[in-house]
Amino acid sequence: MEPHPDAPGPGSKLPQHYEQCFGCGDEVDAGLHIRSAVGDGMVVHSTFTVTEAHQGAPGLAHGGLLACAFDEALGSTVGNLLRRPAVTGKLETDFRRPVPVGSTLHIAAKLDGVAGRKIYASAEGRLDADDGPVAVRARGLFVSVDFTHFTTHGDVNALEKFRAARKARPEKDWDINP
Ligand SMILES: CCCCC/C=C\C/C=C\C/C=C\C/C=C\CCCC(=O)SCCNC(=O)CCNC(=O)[C@H](O)C(C)(C)COP(=O)(O)OP(=O)(O)OC[C@H]1O[C@@H](n2cnc3c(N)ncnc32)[C@H](O)[C@@H]1OP(=O)(O)O
Repeated sequence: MEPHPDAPGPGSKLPQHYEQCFGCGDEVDAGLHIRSAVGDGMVVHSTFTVTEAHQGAPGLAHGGLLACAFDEALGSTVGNLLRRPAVTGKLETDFRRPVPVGSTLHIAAKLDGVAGRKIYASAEGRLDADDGPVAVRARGLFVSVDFTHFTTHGDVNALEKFRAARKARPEKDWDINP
């Protein structure tokens, strides 16, 4: 499997995909503020720093928010390397170690395969370093959708702004044409 010919190359930092996204958006104060960059092959590296806004038990990250971090990291891998819209159909997480407030999860996500509209991806999150202990593993099944998925089910006015903002970016974007 190869990245799309127009996919950003290894080392490229990936911009937030939507400023109000809970996973990566700058406008969501208590969001996860995940940052991602393209790795080699079909890999995207992301980091998520756990703050007090992300707790489940005192001083520890909430499992659902960790799952959210992996949804974002895997979704970013699918969207940026294949350059086609897709939504999460299934997300499985293995929580192997507690993730304390103040720690940074280093997530390496990779595309595993494509079968028709189904896209398989998996990821590992390590504590505080790319070679730190594994805290979380995840696997996702994404399903390719038309952009009409978002216009039919989402907020059309917000989508129009989203489309205009992406069009204004210097890099070549997908053809987002509702
Ligand atoms: C969010 C992006 C906005 C716009 C994008 C633009 C730019 C973005 C750029 C880069 C992206 C960067 C980052 C993205 C980061 C994060 C992304 C977060 C993503 C999400 O967080 S997104 C929200 C949660 N997500 C949903 O809100 C989905 C709700 N859901 C549905 O909308 C439908 O359910 C749908 C469309 C999934 C399928 O519906 P459908 O009718 O179109 O198709 P159908 O059911 O036939 O499924 C087709 C084939 O997938 C298999 N399949 C489906 N689901 C399965 C499952 N769960 N398990 C096993 N197999 C499954 C079937 O078995 C069949 O397989 P087969 O072909 O072999 O028969």
